[in-house]
Amino acid sequence: MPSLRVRTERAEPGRLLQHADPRAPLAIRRGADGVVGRGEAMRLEFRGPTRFTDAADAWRQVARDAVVDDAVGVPGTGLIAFGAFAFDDASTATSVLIVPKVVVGRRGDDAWITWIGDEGVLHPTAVEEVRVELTDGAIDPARYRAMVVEATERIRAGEAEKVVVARDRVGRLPQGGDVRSVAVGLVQRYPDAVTYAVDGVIGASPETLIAAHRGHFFSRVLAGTAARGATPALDAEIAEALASGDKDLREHRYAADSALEVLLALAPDARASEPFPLRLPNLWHLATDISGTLGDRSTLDVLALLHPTAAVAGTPRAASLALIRELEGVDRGRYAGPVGWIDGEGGGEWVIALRGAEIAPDGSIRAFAGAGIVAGSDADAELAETAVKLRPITDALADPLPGAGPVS
Ligand SMILES: C=C(O[C@@H]1C=C(C(=O)O)C=C[C@H]1O)C(=O)O
Repeated sequence: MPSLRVRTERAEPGRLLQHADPRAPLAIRRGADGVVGRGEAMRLEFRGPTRFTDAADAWRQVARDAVVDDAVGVPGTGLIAFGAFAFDDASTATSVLIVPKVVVGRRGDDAWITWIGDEGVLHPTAVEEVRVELTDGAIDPARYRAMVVEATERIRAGEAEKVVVARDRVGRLPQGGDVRSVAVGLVQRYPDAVTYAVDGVIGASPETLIAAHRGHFFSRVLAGTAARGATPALDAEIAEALASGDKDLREHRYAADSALEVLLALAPDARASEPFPLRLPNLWHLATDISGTLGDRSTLDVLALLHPTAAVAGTPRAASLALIRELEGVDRGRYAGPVGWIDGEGGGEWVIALRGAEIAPDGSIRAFAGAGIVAGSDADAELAETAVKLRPITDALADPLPGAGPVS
């Protein structure tokens, strides 16, 4: 592989998403911060059960060979790749690491441009609005309801303790449609979530699988969900009920334990918070934050062990994955897989590809949303929960730029 020449300079790139390719934007954003890439200086593809460790090995070599001149030195500067990984070992979807030709970024008061290979000129272009309506996919609401009933019966029969089943909605991007408008719609509506756009995978995730810098890591596990209340009093009551409800706490505990077990084996000092209610614009989640010291381990090696947590698969892991394959009967692709960026030291930020969709090169769109099923789950409530989880991507596709503010 040819070695990459990388140069980061301090610069004010303006609106980050205007620098992305309208057809194939690369972006990981949280509010005004984040990294946005354009072009492909290098593209690495992986498949199957060894996709994470293969990617970790390949990336170590790319990073070792790269010649990097980084005048800024904050997370996201220097050599980085954007990545998106398939959910299931058996998926036909490719997992990718993409090094763009140019990256623009912002983190607090720092802003920069990174050139990979030849230095060129930036050519920002205004984001054009596309509007797409989604319709029922392979798993329509009636089938999803039946799937939840079946899942609870299989749990009662002892096949698993928790299984996360999902349904899909589909649509089509008009020819030449500007995918960046969807990202702008998500950044504006969900400034506290991570808006991601990598190789057609796009959404706004509230769930950080692993973020690491200089050996320190942070992980946020979400499981247990309730829609927001219409009045402040009702909303507070809902949060309170979520944080003390037996079913949601059980459902949450499976997910938090699955992540903590893996992270403790890698980082003996890993510490977990107590579960707390996390407020999002459209819903409440139960959240557990985990942090600790990882040493110089690559985040891709961590993903190899951490993915899939019981927040998106279930407990026990193997039994829940078998049930998901059987009950859903469709390839999840990169839905619920890790999406994010990695730097030359293996640090970076990976979230779970939730609250989003995949846009294929032919323009076909498939959005997924799921819910964790445990003993005692109610099919109508779980169906309603998936509808709330589909809202971010549904709204961003239907009406991407409602009063486009300055954060694009
Ligand atoms: C599976 C999804 O979300 C996951 C499942 C949750 C739950 O069951 O309560 C909550 C957050 C996510 O970990 C999704 O958004 O599609």
